[in-house]
Amino acid sequence: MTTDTTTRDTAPGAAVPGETVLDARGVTMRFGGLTAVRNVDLTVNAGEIVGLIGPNGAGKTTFFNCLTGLYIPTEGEVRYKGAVLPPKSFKVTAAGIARTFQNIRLFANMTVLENVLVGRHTRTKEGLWSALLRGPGFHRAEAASRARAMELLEFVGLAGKAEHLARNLPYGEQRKLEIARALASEPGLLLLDEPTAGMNPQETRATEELVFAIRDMGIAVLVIEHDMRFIFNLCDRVAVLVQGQKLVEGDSATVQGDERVVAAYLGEPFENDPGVAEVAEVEAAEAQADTVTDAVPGKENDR
Ligand SMILES: Nc1ncnc2c1ncn2[C@@H]1O[C@H](COP(=O)(O)OP(=O)(O)OP(=O)(O)O)[C@@H](O)[C@H]1O
Repeated sequence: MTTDTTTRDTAPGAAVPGETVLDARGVTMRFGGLTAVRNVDLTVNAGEIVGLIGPNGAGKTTFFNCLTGLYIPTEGEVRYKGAVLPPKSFKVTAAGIARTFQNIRLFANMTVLENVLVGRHTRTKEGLWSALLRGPGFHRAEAASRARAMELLEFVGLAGKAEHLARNLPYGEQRKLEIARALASEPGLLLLDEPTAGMNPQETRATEELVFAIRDMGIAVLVIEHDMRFIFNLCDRVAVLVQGQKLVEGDSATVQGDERVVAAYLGEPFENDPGVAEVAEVEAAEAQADTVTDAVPGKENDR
């Protein structure tokens, strides 16, 4: 089965050419004493595929979570098409940002088609009464939803498996199904968290084609990935996160040629190490905690 990513119409949620789709400013996310993301700015424009890379633990997924309402950033602001995002993930999806997850999150015991239909719930206008009464409006909406879901399954190459249980799909196809489900919410921006994790080279190549086809439908894409070949083939721009901070941003050639990026991936020290400030902050917090503990009789052995 091949992915039908040839000619595509513009997606319903497509952005206007030239429009800034995502504008994240000064995003910081702290978990107690740990600053996982520090003052990160990132924009994604209509028609762009932007990559977000960085070593393990750099803060990439945390940043995604801040963009999708899963986390409320400690500081900073995220705008989608000019409007500040609501602090709830379902509202963010309704606004036009869809995502996939690092670990596949399908409904394993539902069919492939049902999984995509679930992804359409933010676009279904029929209310509770209409659903309960199952009037003509409900049936029309349901038929339209199924037709769109089948179109999306065809787009990712899974139409022939619409009635299969999701759990019976091979791994690569489960990832495709996640993408189809995300597209079902008719986004203007799609966030992909490690879409090729666990894939063989052929599946990775097919995913590359799929992402280009999604971009060609007018949906901007922001992608986290550890496969550098995939990222540098695919992306118009790449941002590098190291220890929560954006180290470099530019086109593939600029990023690949940057010594600090090479050093960060090889684990060598580099100039203006973004971890220095954090280490100092943590040491200061620990010193303060020691002072407080030492001042409280009987607390010496609690640590
Ligand atoms: N909910 C949380 N509570 C506390 N710490 C967290 C939480 N989520 C992430 N972290 C920490 O924040 C840092 C960044 O983690 P994150 O998962 O965002 O990195 P990543 O770049 O996506 O890593 P990977 O490439 O391994 O997926 C890590 O030190 C992680 O342990």
